[in-house]
This record gives sequence, C-alpha cells and structure tokens, in this order.
Amino acid sequence: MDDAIAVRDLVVDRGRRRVLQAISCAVPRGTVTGLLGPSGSGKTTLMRAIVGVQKVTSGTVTVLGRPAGVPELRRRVGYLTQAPSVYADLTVRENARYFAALHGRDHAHADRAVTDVGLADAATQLVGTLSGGQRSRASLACALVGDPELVILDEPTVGQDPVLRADLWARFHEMAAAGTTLLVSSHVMDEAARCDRLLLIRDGRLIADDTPDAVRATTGVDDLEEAFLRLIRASEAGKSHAGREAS
Ligand SMILES: Nc1ncnc2c1ncn2[C@@H]1O[C@H](COP(=O)(O)OP(=O)(O)OP(=O)(O)O)[C@@H](O)[C@H]1O
Repeated sequence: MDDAIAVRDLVVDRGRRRVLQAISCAVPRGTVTGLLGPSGSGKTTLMRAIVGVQKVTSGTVTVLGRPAGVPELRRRVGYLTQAPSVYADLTVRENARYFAALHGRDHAHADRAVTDVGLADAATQLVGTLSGGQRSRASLACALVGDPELVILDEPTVGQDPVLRADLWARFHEMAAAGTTLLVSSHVMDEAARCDRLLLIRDGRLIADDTPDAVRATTGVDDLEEAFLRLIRASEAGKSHAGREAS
C-alpha cells in the first residue's frame, strides 16, 4: 500500500452548503503534497476529514490503511491547524517539551524541534508574547515533535518571511526523504513549485492531482499560477458545456 491517504467520492456539507463535492484523490507516502486553492475552496475541510474531525456526508477517507479518525491514528498523524494550538502561558520550550512528553520523547528531542522551526532564540519566551508568525512556528514544532508518520499542515508558512519559508520547506523535504508524508495547504501559488505533488481544489472540486511538471506539461505554461488559471478556466468551460448539454 503506497498511499498514505486515499480519499474516495468524499462529499461534505457544512451548514447548508455542499463544501466538498465528490472528491477522490490519493497522497503517496514519503512525499510533500501541496493542497492549493483559493480561500473558501475547501482545503481546511478536506484536511479535517483526513484527520477525522469532520462529519462527512458520504464517501470514504483511508489514512495509513485505516479509516480516518480511528483512535490508533492519533499518535501517527500530526495536525497543524490555522489557529495556533499552544499554551500562551508556557514558554516555547515548555510547550514543545510538554507535547514531546505526550509522545514519549525527551527534552533534547523537543529542543531540536524548536530549533528546526527557527525559534531557538525565542525558546525561553512565553508564547503569549510571540508575534503571530512565531506563534504559528511554535505550534508547528509541537505538531512535529512526536515524529508522526503523516503530517497535515494547514497554511504553515503564512506570516513567515521568505528566508524562514525557504527553511521550513527544506525541513519538510528532509522529513519526506526520511519517510514522513506531508500534506501542506497554501493559497500562495509560488509554494506549489516546492511540492512533489499538487492537489488543486476550487469550489469543493478537485481540478488537478499531479506533479508540478505534469501540470506545466498539460497546460503548456511554465508558471504554475498561470497553469492553474488555465485549469480553472478549462474546468469552468467543461461545467458550462455539461450544463448546456443537460438543459
Ligand atoms: N462551520 C461552518 N459552517 C458552515 N460553513 C462553513 C463552516 N466552516 C467552513 N464553512 C464554509 O466551507 C467552505 C470551505 O471552507 P474551508 O475553511 O474548508 O476553506 P479553505 O479553502 O480552507 O479556506 P482558507 O484558505 O480561507 O482557509 C467555505 O465556503 C466556508 O465558508
């Protein structure tokens, strides 16, 4: 079984809206897969379904060979939400050591996770006094400290400067090279080029599931932002064509 995540015909309704419309996709193990799409397209909802915290209307989500959300997966899957989930009244180091202890990891392991996200200089600072970008990196350190097999990261690079963003992406690829699977959401198209594979969603529909090079080849353009625009236009032309045929 090569896929860390297999999603089949996933439909999710939130409130009265159909937010995911029969999505099927797979994320191969040991890759960095980008989940891209405009704001409101359904990225967080898909991630929530993969982590097993989203009520689904129909379809299946299989994670590391098990149904999404089963208790056994809790230790095997790391999840970074958009809102930082760290304790404001503990320091960065104390937070990391606390989450490390939950996973049976020692202090040295926690301190390395803090350094890996570029927070060594702020290790003794209370999380409540950090900047937004620093707080999000503290949260990232805590999501990674247990060495999960699968890591789901919801916009981990928002608010980070370009050097830090490059460092974080290098770290993600190191982790993938060591066998971890990463699913990373972003609405910044320039991050697409840093991924091994891309899932592009719009209005709850998957419009690409491919490598960056294959997306470039299919659309005939090098720039991925332009390539995505072409895919979106092609999918909309297809929808209105189908609509005309149905009417
Ligand atoms: N609790 C909710 N109840 C009703 N609708 C919701 C709820 N949460 C999200 N939605 C809607 O579901 C759709 C998809 O939201 P989602 O958060 O998955 O998008 P996203 O692609 O992650 O967006 P962003 O990039 O802005 O985080 C949006 O239209 C949103 O308004």
